Amino acid sequence: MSVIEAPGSVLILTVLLLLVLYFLSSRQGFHEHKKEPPGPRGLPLLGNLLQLDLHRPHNTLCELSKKYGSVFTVYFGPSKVLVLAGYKTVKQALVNHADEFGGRYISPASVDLSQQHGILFSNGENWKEMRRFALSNLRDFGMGKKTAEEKILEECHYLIEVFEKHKGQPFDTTRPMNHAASNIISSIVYGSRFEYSDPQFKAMVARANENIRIFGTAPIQLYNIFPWLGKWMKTVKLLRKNVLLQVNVVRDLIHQLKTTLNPQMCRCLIDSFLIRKQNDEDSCVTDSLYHEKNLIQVVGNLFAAGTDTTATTLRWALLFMAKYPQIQAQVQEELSRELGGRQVRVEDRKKLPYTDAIIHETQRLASIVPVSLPHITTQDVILQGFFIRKGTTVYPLLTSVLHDESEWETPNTFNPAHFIDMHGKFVKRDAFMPFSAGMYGTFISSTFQMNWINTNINGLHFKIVQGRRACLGESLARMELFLFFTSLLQRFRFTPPPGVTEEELDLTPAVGFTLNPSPHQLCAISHV
Ligand code: HEM
Repeated sequence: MSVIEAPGSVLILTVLLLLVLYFLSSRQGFHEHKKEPPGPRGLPLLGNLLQLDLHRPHNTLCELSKKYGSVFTVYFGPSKVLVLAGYKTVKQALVNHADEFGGRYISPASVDLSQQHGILFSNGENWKEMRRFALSNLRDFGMGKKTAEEKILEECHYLIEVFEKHKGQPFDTTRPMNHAASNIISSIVYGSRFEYSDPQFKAMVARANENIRIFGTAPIQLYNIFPWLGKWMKTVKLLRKNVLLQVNVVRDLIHQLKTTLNPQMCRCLIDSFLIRKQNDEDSCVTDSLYHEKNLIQVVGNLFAAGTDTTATTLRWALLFMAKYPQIQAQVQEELSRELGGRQVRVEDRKKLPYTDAIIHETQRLASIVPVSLPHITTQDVILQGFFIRKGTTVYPLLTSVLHDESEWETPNTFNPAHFIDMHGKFVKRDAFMPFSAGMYGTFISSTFQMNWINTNINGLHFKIVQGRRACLGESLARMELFLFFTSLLQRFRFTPPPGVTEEELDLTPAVGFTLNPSPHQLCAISHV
């Protein structure tokens, strides 16, 4: 058959040729005057896909960093991704070059999740305004304050009640822990907590967790690379179905608050948004960002980001306690020596250095957000002599920071001594970055002044600079981790189920965007 008789084949060949040329042109050889980061050679169209474990890309990326260094590129299909590995490099990029590395990469799956509204997956003025609004409301409604402490301590009672009901028999901690963590952010966002038995609440939490899990699976990674595959993919359909159901429930809950809204008495973040929206409408602001789509996504972002992360960290902490009973006994000894059975308070943290070290070590070793959320460069930038073009997707490999061999004495073992000095005092470590470049980074002033925040930790005032995209809920999360963990350990001893030894408790994380412990059960033996 002649070429003229087969115009379809010619078209396909031309497209392939153009793609190969495009792929080659984006590689080093075409920009000889500018040094681009190294990386493994990839195949046309597929890039390095065949080398990557798409279920656990962070593992492959950590391996590749051993060969290519701390700044390197990999190709997810035809898309180039810049990987930042190790403490010094991640800090240098996210803190010293906060503005250049401060954009959010918007993948096809994240468009399905939030259509570039809200905070997590938005950029520019929309992101700036929604982040500022959320931060100031989180503070007004409790973050870092007594009100949040009261809410968390009240929730501890409900959580303990659920644990008590199992009477020392093995159970899965996932649901109660998710419900408890979710109620903290819910009471800030909606103005009240939900009953654990409320079917709508249960479904909301389950859907948010399911979406976070599938966000990190291989089918979604493939969809992000080849979006046209989406219409045939079950996982993508499930993601979209969950989003739709979630949006409908949030819309209903907002509607209920609207019917009882009193501008003189602002009850929660949603009230505050609605009042601002009304003010903008009354003042005929035509380009207001305070519209329903942003409200739904801000609420959805905070609910999802504030639930899964905190609950997952607490579940790791309990699993570590069951696996290392001597360490658990030391925590309990410190708690009973310092508190003598009374209710724990936030200001007790400084009296409990060992307990504090355990929480930090849990976050370090579990490293639950291994590649952070992908960033994008907002302008051309030079990092460690490498030229990085504006619009490059960036993976800050947080797990490589939390397991950096040059920063941690025993990076891959649970070792509370990472956070305790020879006098038994708690020590901060610069490479502790589970929230991305946040409070614990070494802060170098950025021109981006909204990074300056005042905060109150254990009654002390700090003025700090955050990496531009650092976790917005860090101080709330830290308070939750401390109060939930200590309250549970004051009340219970955690053990493996009968017939399972401590050695048999598996520490391999399950697949997902955040790293959860693999399915397991624990016994909570009441010792009060
Ligand atoms: C142990 C608990 C938590 C961990 C480990 C964690 C970790 C993270 C990480 C790694 C990021 C990505 C930062 C980046 O892009 O570089 C992030 C972003 C974010 N987190 Fe958290 N987080 C936690 C709890 C929370 C809580 C309780 C909330 C809600 C109050 C929250 C709200 C957010 C939001 C809204 C963002 C997006 C920030 C932006 O794009 O500007 N997080 N978090």
